[in-house]
Amino acid sequence: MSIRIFISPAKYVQGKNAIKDIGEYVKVLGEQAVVIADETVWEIAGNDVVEQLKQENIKTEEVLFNGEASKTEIQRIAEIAKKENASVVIGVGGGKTLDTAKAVSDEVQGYTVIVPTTASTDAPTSALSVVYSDEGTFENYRFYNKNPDLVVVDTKIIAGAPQRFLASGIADALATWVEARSVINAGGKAMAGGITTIAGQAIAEKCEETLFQYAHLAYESNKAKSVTPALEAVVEANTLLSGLGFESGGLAAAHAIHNGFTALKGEIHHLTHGEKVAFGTLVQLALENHSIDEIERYLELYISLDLPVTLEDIKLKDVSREDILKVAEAATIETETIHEAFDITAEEVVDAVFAADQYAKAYKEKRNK
Ligand SMILES: NC(=O)c1ccc[n+]([C@@H]2O[C@H](COP(=O)([O-])OP(=O)(O)OC[C@H]3O[C@@H](n4cnc5c(N)ncnc54)[C@H](O)[C@@H]3O)[C@@H](O)[C@H]2O)c1
Ligand SMILES: [Zn+2]
Repeated sequence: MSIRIFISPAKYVQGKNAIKDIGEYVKVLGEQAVVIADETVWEIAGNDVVEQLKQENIKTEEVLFNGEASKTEIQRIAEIAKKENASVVIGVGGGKTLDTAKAVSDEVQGYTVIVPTTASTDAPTSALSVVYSDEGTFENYRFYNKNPDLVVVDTKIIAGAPQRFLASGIADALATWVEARSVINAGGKAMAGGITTIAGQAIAEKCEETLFQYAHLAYESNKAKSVTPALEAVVEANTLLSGLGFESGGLAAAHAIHNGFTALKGEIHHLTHGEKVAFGTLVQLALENHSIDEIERYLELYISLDLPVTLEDIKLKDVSREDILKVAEAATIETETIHEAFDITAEEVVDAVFAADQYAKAYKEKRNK
């Protein structure tokens, strides 16, 4: 019999100025923390987090993240954490910083605290990291025996981040239901290791519903740097609903295709995770049997959020079939999530990539008439 599995972080806190209370939440976990953030994020939030921790007499070691969630970076910071005897590892920043913090925490068997400063991915809540080479090519998913112990999302900080990050998180979150639905239909396994629970399914569906209702308003709120109910709803969808929804709901083709794209060199590397996932989602929709209305519903939302929908938009205007075959081969390696929902070859993925591109071009033309 198939086993249903649902996993989640122990505590999720979200709201305007939420980091003001972080010391209180952390002090029940431990007294010695390592805080990891990159240069930009130290200024935006890292120093404030440390100040709050100090007020609760929590000792901190501050670490500058070098930008890639790679084995070398994880090892480097784990050595620091060991030397400091840290029992709490706190990651402050974007997805790569958070993934590194989770890995460091696993190395020292500590408590994991996650402070996302953008709602750009659904990395904050999951019990896994996406590990890359030092050059930024996808290497593997690294799984942990527990999810983060605490996630603190300060929506004032998120509202101050560039809107492109929020749009990227929306794209990552829009993939959640598309992928979970296909895994559920195929009886495949989710990242959590079992088939999808009713809870996992409900959360993934609610994620999608919330985004179609509020994504656009949230994007505009972000441009105005304003925290609004729409922004709060979308931050929760991008972070909590998408996080639980993908991990216990299922990943399928969209993310496998994203991972395949990281194997290509060139300008595509300047795109965010969510932007590549947006295109991957359109490719997955093209692999499935959907009506034109359904596909155009997604295209319209992506375009209204300034997200990429064509190969040209993801900086692959004149890409060759051979290069897309490389992407498709990487997306269909035996361990990839695409096989949880599809019985498929790399050639079929190549066709879907070019078809998705063409659907989007045709829609843009129709829209501009
Ligand atoms: N573990 C998971 O479950 C999971 C899920 C989804 C994505 N991911 C991973 O997450 C990574 C992508 O994360 P990302 O898109 O956040 O990018 P990122 O972590 O590469 O970069 C984020 C950038 O935003 C900047 N930044 C952060 N907060 C800011 C703010 N408030 N204002 C201005 N700048 C700010 C940072 O300095 C950094 O340059 C990928 O490696 C992806 O594989 C992991
Ligand atoms: Zn993702």
